[in-house]
Amino acid sequence: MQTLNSLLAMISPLDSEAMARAQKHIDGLLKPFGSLGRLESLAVQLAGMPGMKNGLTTQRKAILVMCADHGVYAEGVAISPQIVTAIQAMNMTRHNTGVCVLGATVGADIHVVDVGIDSDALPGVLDMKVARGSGNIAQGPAMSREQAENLLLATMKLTMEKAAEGVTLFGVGELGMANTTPAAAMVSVLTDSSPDDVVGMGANFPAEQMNHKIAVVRKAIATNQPDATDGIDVLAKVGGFDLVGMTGVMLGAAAAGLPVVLDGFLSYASALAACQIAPGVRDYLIPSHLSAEKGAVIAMNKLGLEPYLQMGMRLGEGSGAALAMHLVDAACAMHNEMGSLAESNIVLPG
Ligand SMILES: Cc1cc2ncn([C@H]3O[C@H](COP(=O)(O)O)[C@@H](O)[C@H]3O)c2cc1C
Ligand SMILES: O=C(O)c1cccnc1
Repeated sequence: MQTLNSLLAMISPLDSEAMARAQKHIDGLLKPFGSLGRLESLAVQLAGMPGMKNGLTTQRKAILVMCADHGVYAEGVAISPQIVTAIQAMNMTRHNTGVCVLGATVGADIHVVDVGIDSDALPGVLDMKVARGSGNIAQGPAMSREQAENLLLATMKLTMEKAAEGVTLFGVGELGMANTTPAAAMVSVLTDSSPDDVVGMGANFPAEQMNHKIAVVRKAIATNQPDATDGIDVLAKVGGFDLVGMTGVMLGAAAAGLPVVLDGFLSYASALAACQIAPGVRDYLIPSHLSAEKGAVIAMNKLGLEPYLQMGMRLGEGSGAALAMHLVDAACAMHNEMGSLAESNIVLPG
């Protein structure tokens, strides 16, 4: 039987010999050494992944959008009506949302997953609903540890099934009104930072009410006392179903030996938890853009990742992952299609 631990044990380190070969190949391409900068290191990272051992490819891309509601919405920490989670999840099936439109530019399939929307099952949306919304973290845990573990396992399996069907590049996305509040709580705990430095405007929460949002995050942490050394505990106590789902996608992609492109602030919270649960996952993460949310830099620094893009974006849904997939395509094209110095009889010093 597949357990969470048995799947986590499948995450292997990158193949350093394959990476050295890729670097040598790139050094021999028709350009000055190192002149394609981080496109080169991205290609080398990809080359180290077991799922790329037969060649770098982004032939099939999938963005998994984890959708859920949050009990903490009741504390007045978001200005958008809560029903927008369900409405926007349905819009995803009509392909007119930000992530759908940007995903189409890079040929990514968008999979919309209901892991806890406060609604009946929605047509066209994959039903993995744990409950109709998580618990209010200002008053108690978001969910039980068992719920968190089961959802991590289910979303890991979903991701690995997609890999078995031929997906070679994953992206994470989320949708859930008020979810920047639990994400801020997670980032505060997992980076040992003050909520003052991490709580941000989310989807346009008014600056003059920010102290209230900060106080709710403080209360959530004080009430639940999450253990910062235990990523599952942090997810269960101050996270949410969408945030657990994104963590599961990251862990599942890594277990399948394949890259997974991060999105914005919510994905950073999930990535911090993923790295706490299985540190080896980090090698499979590809940062996309630097979210404009306040705690973004703190989270990225803790992850030790440098975003490729800085666009002032703060939409979520997987929109930033979709955009950065163009860079992964570019890195593969560079590696696979450029001519070599040797073919042109060019000898460079150094
Ligand atoms: C129409 C609409 C579409 C969205 N798509 C993503 N979000 C983003 O905003 C929400 C988080 O912000 P907060 O914590 O302030 O509620 C999440 O659903 C996130 O995905 C949206 C928000 C709205 C209003
Ligand atoms: O960084 C993000 O992706 C983000 C920020 C605010 C609200 N929704 C998403």
